[in-house]
Amino acid sequence: MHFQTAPHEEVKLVSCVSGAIFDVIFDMRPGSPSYRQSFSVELTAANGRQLYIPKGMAHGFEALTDDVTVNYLISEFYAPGYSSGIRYDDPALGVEWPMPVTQVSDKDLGWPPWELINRGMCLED
Ligand SMILES: Cc1cn([C@H]2C[C@H](O)[C@@H](COP(=O)(O)OP(=O)(O)O[C@H]3O[C@@H](C)C(=O)[C@@H](O)[C@H]3O)O2)c(=O)[nH]c1=O
Repeated sequence: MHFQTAPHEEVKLVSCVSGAIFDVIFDMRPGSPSYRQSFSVELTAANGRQLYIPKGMAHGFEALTDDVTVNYLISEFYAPGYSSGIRYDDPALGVEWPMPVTQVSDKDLGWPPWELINRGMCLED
């Protein structure tokens, strides 16, 4: 589950132009009514749905078919030093991935737990 930290947070508009994905966002915005909640939606080439992702969300997806192509519009330039993430199976996310997770990159297995990230981002919590 990826995000860029301040001052390089990104708005994203995501669609799946071939195949199908289970797309997930997690709200990391203190004060938001959906703070610490996840939302998921199936994006497929056939349903043509797009997900608008505001700043302050972590985002990730699971491919549900072979030969998936995901399209992003992103509001900011890539800022490698400000890339961060949360492990897909972090209990704080509460995400039930619909298919067995068979491949995750080493980078994505190495993200810290949400609670540690949260303490750094939100000192008053
Ligand atoms: C995201 C990105 C990566 N890169 C480079 C860095 C690295 O060498 C290679 C792969 O990067 P990543 O491992 O971050 O790629 P990836 O895992 O596909 O990252 C993406 O994941 C999904 C869930 C998102 O929400 C996206 O915003 C983005 O974070 O591409 C760019 O040059 N520009 C970019 O905008």
